Amino acid sequence: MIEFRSVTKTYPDGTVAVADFDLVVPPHRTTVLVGSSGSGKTTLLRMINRMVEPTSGTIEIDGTSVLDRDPVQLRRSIGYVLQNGGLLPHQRVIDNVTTVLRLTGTPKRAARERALEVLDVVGLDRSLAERYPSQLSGGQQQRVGVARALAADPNILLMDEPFGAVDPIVRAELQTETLRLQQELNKTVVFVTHDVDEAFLLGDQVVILQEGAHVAQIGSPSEIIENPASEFVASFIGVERGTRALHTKRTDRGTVLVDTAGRTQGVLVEGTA
Ligand SMILES: Nc1ncnc2c1ncn2[C@@H]1O[C@H](COP(=O)(O)OP(=O)(O)OP(=O)(O)O)[C@@H](O)[C@H]1O
Repeated sequence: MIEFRSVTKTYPDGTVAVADFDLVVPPHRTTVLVGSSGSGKTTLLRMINRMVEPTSGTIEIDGTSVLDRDPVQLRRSIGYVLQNGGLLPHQRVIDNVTTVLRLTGTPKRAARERALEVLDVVGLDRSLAERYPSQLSGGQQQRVGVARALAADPNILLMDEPFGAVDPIVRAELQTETLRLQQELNKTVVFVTHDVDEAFLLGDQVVILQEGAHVAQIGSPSEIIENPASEFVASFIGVERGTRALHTKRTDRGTVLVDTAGRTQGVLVEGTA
């Protein structure tokens, strides 16, 4: 479990990126932080592995403050996936994936074996191991980024807009893959996105943020869609418009549900869900 208590981050220029933030991140679940640009999502994520230090407040992992942990060791024990994969361009895929393992003293042969295993886990062919990142598609690079984060088998995986730079079709593929991986691996995942559809697809718990990391609402996707806490949330998640605003339409065969663009999204089946 990760717990934020009264966490504030003021950058040296006076920007208050996070103001008095509290959150419990349950273990073995995916928590998604979603909000518009500048709402403090990346700052929150980076305070978990101490790439950013809080100005005040505490962040605990399983009851121990991250400030009491050695920052380098802490960072190596937590998987971190960035937009664009964050791969080292002059290193082959295999070397990118074994980075943390080598830093923590895993013998070369064992590290290589583990890296190949983890390529299997993220659905990449082992033959790609010898390539350089530039010889891979954007989606493949992203998978390598996930493989690298998983190589040392961390309990916690931080993902910062990991699919922001890929086209919508690959993005959908990677989202499905993330759901599959999560079922298989059961990590505690903290995922940052500005895409509310992605948040609802991947999140067990979704945290909607406004400026200063002010929590507009926190809940499961169903709870938020069924009962938005404010006008801001309703408008942010698009319940009045877009694909979540569904209207009924009678057809010869029954009632269907249509979005505001006139596209049929499904068939109405009577009875409780
Ligand atoms: N190193 C820094 N120095 C000063 N201000 C910063 C720094 N890093 C971030 N900020 C500011 O802190 C606020 C929150 O930034 P942060 O990157 O955490 O937001 P975000 O929600 O992740 O945004 P985005 O979706 O655009 O990545 C913004 O106003 C940003 O300009």
